[in-house]
Amino acid sequence: MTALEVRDLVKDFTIRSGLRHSRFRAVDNVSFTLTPGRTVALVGESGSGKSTVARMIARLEKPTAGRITLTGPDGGRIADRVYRDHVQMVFQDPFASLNPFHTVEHHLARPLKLHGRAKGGEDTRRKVEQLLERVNLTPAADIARRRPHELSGGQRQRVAIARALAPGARIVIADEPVSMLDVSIRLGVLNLLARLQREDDLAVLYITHDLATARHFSDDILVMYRGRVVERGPADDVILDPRHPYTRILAAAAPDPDAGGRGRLAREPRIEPAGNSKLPGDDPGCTFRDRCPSAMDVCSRLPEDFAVAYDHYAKCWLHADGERGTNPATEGANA
Ligand SMILES: Nc1ncnc2c1ncn2[C@@H]1O[C@H](COP(=O)(O)OP(=O)(O)OP(=O)(O)O)[C@@H](O)[C@H]1O
Repeated sequence: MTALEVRDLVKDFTIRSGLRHSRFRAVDNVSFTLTPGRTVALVGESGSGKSTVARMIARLEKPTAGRITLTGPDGGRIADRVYRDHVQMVFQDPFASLNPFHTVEHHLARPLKLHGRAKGGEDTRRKVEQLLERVNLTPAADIARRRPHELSGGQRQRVAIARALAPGARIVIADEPVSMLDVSIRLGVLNLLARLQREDDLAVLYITHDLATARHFSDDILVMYRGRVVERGPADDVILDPRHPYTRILAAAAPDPDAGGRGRLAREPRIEPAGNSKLPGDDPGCTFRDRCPSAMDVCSRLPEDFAVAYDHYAKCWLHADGERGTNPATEGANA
């Protein structure tokens, strides 16, 4: 099976303010594994580092430290030159991710040819139409001739999803794939992603602010705060029985979708790097302690991932009495 392992990933950015330079740690020792047929959701407020993780996996940013390893069905490492055949990204903004000058056909034919999945004009045209049909864009021949501005936002995002599938990707990184779409069509696009995942046995990383869809569409949830994963576990457990004080605040702030709310995380103000008196990478303790209602003296030291239930971990001293240190993500097995 094709799997992607992220291990101890770190990303530092340099911030320039006049003549002063400082370093800011946006991602701090993040580890998880993506496996076929499973969705891992990465949730957290704005600025917690989710997109930076996605961009490193998509090779749009270089990690400062840590490693991202793609392994094939035989368990062997997949070579760098074919990495993009296997790992594709769906971006938040379908308007920006498609070139307004090119037709839909061009957007899909290019990756098909580039990755050797179509040969000759007729074969390419047929495969473009097949891809469009898979994402419910019909009549495919008509859609293929259009340019992005002739499509709705939802249709554009479906083209972006088809483009991610064109190289035969096994791993899909979906960074807030529906947050810019009209609320009425979001569920349709997420259901489409879920169907394609089942049909192709894809491994999906779903990045979102939306706890309700994270729970519904994911098997596991990782909660990020200031660059660190502070809680991880099966989706239902993390949402229904959050154990890290930060996750508890998030879950309490998210309206209950069953009560008619939208189940969306409060978008808190972005944490500006220059404003941090202690940067996550420099902070030897828990970075949530200045906001934590349960902060204790021991929080000035960094907690490890304490087991709070089966396969469920919280990076919080409140759970130090629990079973220790068998976090599969940090022990090398599946997250
Ligand atoms: N190229 C960059 N240079 C400097 N700082 C950056 C850069 N890219 C991201 N950051 C900072 O890194 C932190 C993490 O950003 P990131 O976009 O990964 O967060 P996020 O959780 O995805 O937020 P959002 O949900 O708003 O997209 C933020 O403080 C951001 O300002």
